[in-house]
Amino acid sequence: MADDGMLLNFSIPETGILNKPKFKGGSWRDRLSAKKAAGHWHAKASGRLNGEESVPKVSRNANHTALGERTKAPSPSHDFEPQAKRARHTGEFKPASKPTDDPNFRPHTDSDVSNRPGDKPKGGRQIISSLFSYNPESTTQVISKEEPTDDAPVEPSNAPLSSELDTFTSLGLSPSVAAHLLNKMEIKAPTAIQKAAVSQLLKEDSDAFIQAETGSGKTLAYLLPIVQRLIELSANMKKRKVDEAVQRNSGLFAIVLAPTRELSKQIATVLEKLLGCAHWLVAGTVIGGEKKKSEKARLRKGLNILVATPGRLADHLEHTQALDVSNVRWLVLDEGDRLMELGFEEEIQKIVGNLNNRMRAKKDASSQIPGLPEKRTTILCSATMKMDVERLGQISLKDAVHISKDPKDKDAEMDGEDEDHAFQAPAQLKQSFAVVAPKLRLVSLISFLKRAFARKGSVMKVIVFISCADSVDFHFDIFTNDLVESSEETKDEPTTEAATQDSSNQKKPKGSKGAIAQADPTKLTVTHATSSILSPKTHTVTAYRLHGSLPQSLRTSTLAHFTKNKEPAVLFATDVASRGLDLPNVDLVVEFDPAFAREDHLHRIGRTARAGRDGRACIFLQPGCEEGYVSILKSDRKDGEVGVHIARQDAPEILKKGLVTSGVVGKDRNEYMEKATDLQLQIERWILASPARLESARRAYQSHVRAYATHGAAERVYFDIKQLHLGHLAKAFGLRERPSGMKVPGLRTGAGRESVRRGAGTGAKAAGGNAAEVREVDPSEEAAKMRKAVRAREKFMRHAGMADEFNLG
Ligand SMILES: Nc1ncnc2c1ncn2[C@@H]1O[C@H](COP(=O)(O)OP(=O)(O)OP(=O)(O)O)[C@@H](O)[C@H]1O
Repeated sequence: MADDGMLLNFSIPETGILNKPKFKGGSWRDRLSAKKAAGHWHAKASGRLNGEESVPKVSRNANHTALGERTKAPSPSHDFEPQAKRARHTGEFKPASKPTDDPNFRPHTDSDVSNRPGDKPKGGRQIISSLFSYNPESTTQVISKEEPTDDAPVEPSNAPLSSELDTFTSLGLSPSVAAHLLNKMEIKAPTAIQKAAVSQLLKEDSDAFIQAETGSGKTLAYLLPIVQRLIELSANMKKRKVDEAVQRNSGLFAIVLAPTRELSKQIATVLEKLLGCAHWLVAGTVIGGEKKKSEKARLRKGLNILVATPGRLADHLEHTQALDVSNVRWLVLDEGDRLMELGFEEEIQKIVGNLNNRMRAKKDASSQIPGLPEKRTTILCSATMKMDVERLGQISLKDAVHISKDPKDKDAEMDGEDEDHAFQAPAQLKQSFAVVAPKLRLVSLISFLKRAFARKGSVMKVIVFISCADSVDFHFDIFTNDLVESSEETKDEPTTEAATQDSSNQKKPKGSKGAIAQADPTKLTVTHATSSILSPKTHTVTAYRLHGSLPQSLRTSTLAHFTKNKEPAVLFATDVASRGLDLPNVDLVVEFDPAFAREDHLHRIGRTARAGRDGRACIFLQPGCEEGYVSILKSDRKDGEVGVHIARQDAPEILKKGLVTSGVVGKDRNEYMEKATDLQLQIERWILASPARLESARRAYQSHVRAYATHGAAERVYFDIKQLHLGHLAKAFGLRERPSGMKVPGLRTGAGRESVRRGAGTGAKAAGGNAAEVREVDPSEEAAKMRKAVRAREKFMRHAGMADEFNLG
């Protein structure tokens, strides 16, 4: 891990810890040796402050240094020993040639801040480094202003078709359904995937694999033909006078399986709206999160279409006698790749086997409903045609037709060409990337969002994707608390350690109202609050949080609130919000932490630019190897690298635009630096003022590092944990501690560390400690690496409560 620059970066208060400490207790010998040691380090550190350079033995890794230090008997001077060490300048991490990009800038030192009440050293080990010194340099060229921008209008790729010939009736839907779509759902014309899927599924009873980009209307693409066929079945029954029409107790004809409860609910809502044109058809859900008894009662009453999560359906098939699936003729597996990723293979196998058996038994009993198709049609929807989706296809599909909006995509896919890259971002989606050094991440995010919400109406809804639940909570708290008020309120607390955990007496932030309460890291029940930091004078911005550790009911109500909110709002979320969710008016997606894999990234940015609407997405990348990820962003577009312009922003530009009121840099070229530094110090003080906040920041930081280590094998070249600057990154969580003191995940100590080292046979490298250490012992074989990454990710997801976000009822 590149820790080198961090060691140069520590600034030392002129008062306080450099004053010779008094020694009490122990024998006189102990006191004498402690005093000598302190004197030695005091002289060393003071020398450095006076311009003397001391270059002791270099450690490549701060954690390594720290591990070594920990084995020594603690001395009073121990706290600032690492400051005397110098960084080695390696090719991987280059400290900036100047401490700042502005020659006139005087970075804030401790003397600037040590007189502030919240800055009292609490618990000893504090590092207050300047935001703008020793940041790594960008490795890619900054695109000059003259280069073409992507402002030219682009034809949306997922919009409804505009030709007068492309109508729902021309696809075979009845006029009443088409009229209902137009009048009640404001849907005038089909999208390209709806055109392809509806005509195919109405024409033939063959299985189908539907693949299309995000926001292209896949839900209606499979629901419309099913509902149309059931309307026809009903008409047929009426004609034959078998029954009045199809009723809720006529039988269960279709099942839609989705990987998450949120998605299932969303599909059920669309279905409910659609069934307004065939009110005698009844749909329902079994997705867990409520008592099985009520689900059973619903099944007993009878449903014609069921939306379910695989775990819960498999359970009911085993234990609920009232659930008769012998008439099921349509089975939809939505988000097939996600169903497999979440390990539903076994459940799906059970469900398919059960449906086959019951259908066969019913055929033998010759009690068929007239007009009901002979065979069952299974429809698999997936963004990608990866190995695991192929496996799902083997389990569930027979002679499937591949439906995609563009026949060329289909051919490429069938030929096995570049199968992952067949999944692309909507053409009209404007993408950009922000190159931001780790220390500047938090202030840059605040600044970026402030700018986005500055003008009322310019941006209504934003989703910020963050890698893990702890980090979502941390950022939600930062954005929903009045940092100045809260930190000053608690300034008289004796020390961080001595303060109590109770933060319930915190004041409400300015502008918070009604049910919107102030966020409190200890209270997960609060999932939305006014963001005073983002709210300009003219309007209020509400911040939301969403992740898998929140109770289901809270997740549902949070999403509903965010959806209904007509005012500007920002949602901080894990990938729980990345798949399939159709949240209206999201005009900006920020990937603050890059996704674990390209597909996840495409699903995330696909929350905007839906159904032909405009949308913007910005990803935060750190200078260095992460910048290589831009090539992946370019592959999001059909035309690939050629001619694709992905706009770039750099931290100074973001900070100027967001923090300097006018957005224009006038006489004072350093204004943005000072504002950013003040903001950072405010955050640090606010965190230090409460043990609960400090704990939350540490947890967020540690989970973030853990999550970072689980990037997919294909992308580890960009997101290499060994290159991650742990010390600088800690600053983005408002922490003033050394990473080694925080027990960074993967940092093994004692026997554990030794055994890993021996096993690795990599000696000194493995001794570098931290998460990278685990990686040193990876077998070189790529497949083994991938399995390991998958396991690590699963473990992480369990740890972060993310597995829980997927129904599994
Ligand atoms: N023909 C249409 N005309 C206009 N809007 C439509 C049309 N079909 C669907 N929509 C709207 O487009 C949005 C996206 O639809 P849907 O959620 O089905 O997309 P999707 O392809 O499943 O996306 P994802 O891959 O992200 O799950 C919804 O708000 C839906 O109401």
